[in-house]
Amino acid sequence: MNAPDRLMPQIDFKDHDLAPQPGTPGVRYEKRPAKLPDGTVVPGLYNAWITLDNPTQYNSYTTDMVKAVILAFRAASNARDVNCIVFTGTGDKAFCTGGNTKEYAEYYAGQPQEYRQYMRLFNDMVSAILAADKPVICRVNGMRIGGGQEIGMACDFTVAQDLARFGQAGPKHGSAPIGGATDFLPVIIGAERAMAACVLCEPFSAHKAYQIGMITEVVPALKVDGQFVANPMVETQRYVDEFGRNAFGEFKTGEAAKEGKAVLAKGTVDLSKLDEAVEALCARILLTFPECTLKTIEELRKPKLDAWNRNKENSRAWLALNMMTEARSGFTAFNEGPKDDREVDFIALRQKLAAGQSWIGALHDEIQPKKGA
Ligand SMILES: CC(C)(COP(=O)(O)OP(=O)(O)OC[C@H]1O[C@@H](n2cnc3c(N)ncnc32)[C@H](O)[C@@H]1OP(=O)(O)O)[C@@H](O)C(=O)NCCC(=O)NCCSC(=O)C1=CCCCC1=O
Repeated sequence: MNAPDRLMPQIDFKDHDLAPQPGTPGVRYEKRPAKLPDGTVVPGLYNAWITLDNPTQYNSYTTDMVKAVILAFRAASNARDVNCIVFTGTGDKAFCTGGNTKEYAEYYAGQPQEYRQYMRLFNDMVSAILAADKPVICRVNGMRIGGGQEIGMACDFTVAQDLARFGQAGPKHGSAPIGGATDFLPVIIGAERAMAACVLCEPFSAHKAYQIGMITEVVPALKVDGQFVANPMVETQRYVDEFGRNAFGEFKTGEAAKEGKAVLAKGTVDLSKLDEAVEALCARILLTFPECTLKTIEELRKPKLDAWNRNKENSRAWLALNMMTEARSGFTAFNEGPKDDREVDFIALRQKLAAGQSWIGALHDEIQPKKGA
């Protein structure tokens, strides 16, 4: 081994070039026949369905999947016979829970240069959605969390099944939700609600997301004894509680939550109403002038786009360096911690930092969740 080789760790580098990867596992691209509002198939016209297909990891996106999403949006944008783009995930658990935490913990942690290249791809994915030459509908088949919520909010419309949850994960798992959430949420739901959502990482129910204007439509997905019922874990029958505070869309607690859980356990999930609603929206868009519609959408994207373009390069640089410290610890904790304890010891971390301990050294290991503790 010569001298430079001895100095080089043997890293199997990821390829961050945006070259076509035919048949990339993890993302499906298909053109489905466009339909009129009455369900009649329209010859020669389609909707492009882009599906995140990594259900065992809640459709989180790996580096290769990010590339495939960008290419899929470009293909759908250029397809003359495509009406709308439907962006969704496989299964009924998750639309997407963001970046792949296994890849973050096992490859990007401690590698800011690599993560910087990855973030070029991530930024391009968000920009590709915001620049799509077709209306983009996010079909929320399940939870939309972290970067999943960010790419979802980049879409023009969101139609959700009502068992889905929407929220951020960053400050709990070692990241900042600056891949779009801090840009889009203040525009969509106002600064105060955005602050609570991004900092506290407490999810919104689909009904609440609908009520506060984050999504276009919410449909039931749980079938009990052959009938669709609203998400039984969420208050959907009253608008305010006895103190005049918002009650609608809040997660039930106590006895009510227990009863809700029992109903949930009796039911099965059926996404047929979600598909009906998505097809109906595509059909309504089909009955408009394509260029006027696109221009309207381009104008309405501007508030999100302005915030995104103002911040995305700084965000990329900050997120890269953060892979040396909090992201390394947070994603390692989620990836390697016991199932019921996947967060760092925040108190120990804050105490150690207050006492002046450096990130160089034992700090990372000292704050990891203890296996078997
Ligand atoms: C809250 C959860 C979304 C859901 O929790 P729960 O319902 O308890 O399910 P789990 O048991 O946790 O998850 C089921 C299995 O899926 C795996 N999983 C879930 N999410 C991911 C993911 N993002 N990457 C890889 N694998 C994932 C999970 O490990 C389970 O598998 P197992 O084999 O262990 O059974 C919860 O899952 C959760 O919090 N997930 C992680 C969310 C997250 O931190 N996402 C990354 C956020 S950061 C991000 O996305 C960014 C985007 C761009 C800018 C920078 C950035 O940070």
